[in-house]
Amino acid sequence: MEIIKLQNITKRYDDGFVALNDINLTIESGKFYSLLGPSGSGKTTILRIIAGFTQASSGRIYFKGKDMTEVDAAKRPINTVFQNYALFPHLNVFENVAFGLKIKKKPAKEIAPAVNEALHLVRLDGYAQREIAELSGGQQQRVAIARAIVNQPEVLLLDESLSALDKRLRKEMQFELRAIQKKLGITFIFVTHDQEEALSMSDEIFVLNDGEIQQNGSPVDIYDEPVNDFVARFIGDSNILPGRMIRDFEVEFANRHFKCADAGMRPNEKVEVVIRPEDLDVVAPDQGKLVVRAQTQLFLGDHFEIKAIDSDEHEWLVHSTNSVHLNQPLGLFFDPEDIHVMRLNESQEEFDARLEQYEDDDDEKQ
Ligand SMILES: Nc1ncnc2c1ncn2[C@@H]1O[C@H](COP(=O)(O)OP(=O)(O)OP(=O)(O)O)[C@@H](O)[C@H]1O
Repeated sequence: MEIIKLQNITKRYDDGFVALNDINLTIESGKFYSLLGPSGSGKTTILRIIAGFTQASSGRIYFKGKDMTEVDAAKRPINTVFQNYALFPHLNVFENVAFGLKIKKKPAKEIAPAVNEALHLVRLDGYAQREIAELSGGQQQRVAIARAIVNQPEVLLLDESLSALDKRLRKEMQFELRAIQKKLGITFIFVTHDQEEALSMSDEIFVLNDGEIQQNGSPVDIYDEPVNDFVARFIGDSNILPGRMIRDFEVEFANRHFKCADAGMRPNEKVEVVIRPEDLDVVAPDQGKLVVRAQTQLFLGDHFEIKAIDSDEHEWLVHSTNSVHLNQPLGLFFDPEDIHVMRLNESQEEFDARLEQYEDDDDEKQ
């Protein structure tokens, strides 16, 4: 069921800077969403507009079909967990979590069980009387989450809320957040610039760059079928090569023809081809679809990262569980499904077509 809808949202700040350009997105209830993009891409601005802390310059925002563009932040059925947690240092854990309910003038006999239940959910039973300064970063993070969920919001917004934690704690909290979301069944919208985090936690991801949504879909869709260079590069390491679609299910790159799983493009259409490093298998040179020579290899704990070049000096990134001999020929093998074909954007294609025409004309003149 649709719960939030942003329609043609544009945000121009006072200095004229356009932070969001015509954003359209739909959020369904009960799912875990991530807004993923580099610093400055507009993630926080979207979150603040949903929360009601920032007004859009144009466009509308709907909650369950009702226009809430002009509704005050406090009246929206939404809570936010900020990056710095914004806990009250002079109040203990219990008082921090109870704060929202006290403001709403709930009776004390309702507040205590609600707070205890929220603390139980974030595994902080027994911490109610602790001072905030006596808690670790991860525990403070949990208090911030308890303080938000105690209000029973229909939507919880989380702004880079794990970024202050060390790697191990962060992984643990990722797992817990996902578990809490599943248990409560409320909608989470999570802002992060960390690809791995978004891929491992989300039902659906919106990838942002320069104030525009580049792609949205499930983690698998986005990882396997990036729609453009930006997404392919931003989501994990990739080999990206210029290519040409020969016909349906056949593509040319690295001066050879390969079977692929893509269709529906024009014959000879220029494309870009993406192959993920972990989809390349290292085999004997005579068994490979390509032959390369490894230049460097780095052991990264669970795999080797190998940089190799082909006969055109094109660099290939390969992840392999086995080490290889440097400067010796190696075969690379991949399946047709491992080749992901991306269309070039129109302007690039038109430019290339014009360039080709120009070169043809030039050839004819000579
Ligand atoms: N009040 C403001 N006035 C002018 N520009 C602003 C204002 N707030 C944000 N911006 C600009 O809008 C752009 C988007 O900012 P936003 O905070 O939404 O990005 P973000 O993707 O959340 O980045 P980060 O990951 O660094 O927090 C940035 O270029 C930022 O400098």
